[in-house]
Amino acid sequence: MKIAISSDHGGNKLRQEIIQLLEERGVEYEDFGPKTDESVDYPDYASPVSDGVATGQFERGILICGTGIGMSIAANKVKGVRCALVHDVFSAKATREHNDTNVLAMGERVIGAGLAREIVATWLDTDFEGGRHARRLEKLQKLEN
Ligand SMILES: O=C(CO)[C@H](O)[C@H](O)[C@H](O)COP(=O)(O)O
Repeated sequence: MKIAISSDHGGNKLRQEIIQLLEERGVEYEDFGPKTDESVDYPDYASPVSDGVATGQFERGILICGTGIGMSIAANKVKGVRCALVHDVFSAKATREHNDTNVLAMGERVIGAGLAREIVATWLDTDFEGGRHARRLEKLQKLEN
């Protein structure tokens, strides 16, 4: 699985933690920055990750800002992206099983690194359940078109 990851300045530290987790787990990834702590605009950094997932260059994406809200709004504007803003392990599992989310957003100002690592690990390890949920995804796709 190849992951695209980015943040804004509000998510820089947590992004480094999550990159460390990906490395520990041997997950292939591409880091879209930012490279400094200078203030940046989250849509600029959500864009390469969301586009990369939507075009199939990456299987999944991870986006981090202060709250995760701006990143999740931006990602969900890209056709083909199903992004969930997640701050608990239960939702991380459920959003893979039920929504087949391909992008995960989190807020560095909301949760600590330990919980964020658990969320990412759960989200990466959980499969989509299909069945009735597939029917609902088809309806989501219709909303996009
Ligand atoms: O988009 C957000 C809020 O929904 C993110 O948390 C941003 O990181 C935040 O808005 C950045 O705020 P700052 O005051 O410019 O650091």
